[in-house]
Amino acid sequence: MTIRAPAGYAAIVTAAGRGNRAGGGIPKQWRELKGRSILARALDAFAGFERVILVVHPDDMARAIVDFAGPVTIITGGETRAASVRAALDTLEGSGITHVLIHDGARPLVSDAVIQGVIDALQSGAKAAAPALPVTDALWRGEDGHVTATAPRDGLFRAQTPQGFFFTQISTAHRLHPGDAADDVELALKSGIRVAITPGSEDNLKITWPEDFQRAEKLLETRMDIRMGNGFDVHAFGPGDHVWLCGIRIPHEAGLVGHSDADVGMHALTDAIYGALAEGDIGRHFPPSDPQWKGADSSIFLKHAVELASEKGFGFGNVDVTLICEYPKIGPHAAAMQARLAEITGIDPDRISVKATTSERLGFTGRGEGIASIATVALMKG
Ligand SMILES: Nc1ccn([C@@H]2O[C@H](COP(=O)(O)OP(=O)(O)OP(=O)(O)O)[C@@H](O)[C@H]2O)c(=O)n1
Ligand SMILES: C[C@](O)(CO)[C@H](O)COP(=O)(O)O
Repeated sequence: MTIRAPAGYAAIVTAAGRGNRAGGGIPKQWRELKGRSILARALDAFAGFERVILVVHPDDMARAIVDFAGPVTIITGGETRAASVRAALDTLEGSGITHVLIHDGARPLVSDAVIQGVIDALQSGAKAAAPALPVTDALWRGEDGHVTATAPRDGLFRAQTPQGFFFTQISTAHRLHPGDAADDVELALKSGIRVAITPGSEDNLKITWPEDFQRAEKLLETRMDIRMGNGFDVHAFGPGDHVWLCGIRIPHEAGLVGHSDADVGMHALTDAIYGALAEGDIGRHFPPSDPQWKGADSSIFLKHAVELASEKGFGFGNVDVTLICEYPKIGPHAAAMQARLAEITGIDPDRISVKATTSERLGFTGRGEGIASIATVALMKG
């Protein structure tokens, strides 16, 4: 579930670093964990915020616009993390934003609970709040590969993000202390702002070193969100000389009757996706009473359902569509239908199945009165 932040809350996601310690060619935030970029995963967590400012390196601007234009404001950052945050705060100046949560784009596994903890602390009167974990290991000083001293760990915490502030206070703190800082809490403290510590999480790791990618992927495996949906649709035969099935025009002795192009396969698939998302059905999104959908190409409906799934952070495991009719024969067209559905949805063809069955001449499909279709989809997030 995505957090719905209170009105007046903005999120800043910093992604203008070069990821030198992580190595590996492209900067770490653009690399993928199980098919979704680290940065996209970090941004997903803040989809329920009124404003989201994404700070990227000038060299990454084109890539950012392709991946994220629309829901987020994309700006270029500075030489240091603090300079990047400052640029984002400047962008929000005069926008009416009252609170801001500042998050590392390199922390892709931040949970709703961690974010909610920061929001709750601010809503309950804290001037600033940030997640952290108490240090549990013993601390040493070392030199030349040897321990030179021990250090007390009492009262020590490992800082995480998002770090939350009143907008005007953190903005002023950044202006008064223009140098670099490890994080925004450091600048808040310099300005005398009291910062509440909220619960952090071991999963909220910052991808820093090469081995962190594998660690994050392992964690993702344990938090996969899988949704199933089914869809069923029927259209009766009527006058005409062709039918549309899964986006393919098939010559036939009759047409299918419907408000749109009556593509019964695509309708079942679209409803399966809405079902998996608990988003009702086609009728809710495209009311049959609305004349603009008369004769409409059903790919409009399918594309909408796919976009909705993507907005909610879901990818497709697989889709399976079954057409039930005596005629027309589907077998000769099944491969074209699979290819067309892949083209419309952007799903790999090997994750799309289109098959058919007769009903052994029983019932309305058996009597040749119409065509029915059943579809199943599996959506995955994680
Ligand atoms: N000039 C900078 C430097 C860092 N960051 C962002 O701040 C976060 C935390 O920084 P860090 O993990 O240190 O990232 P890098 O600076 O990219 O890493 P490295 O020091 O290994 O190059 C990252 O999301 C990073 O992209 C930023 O927006 N602008
Ligand atoms: C902001 C931060 O992630 C909090 O833990 C951290 O300070 C960034 O540190 P780095 O030195 O840039 O890796």
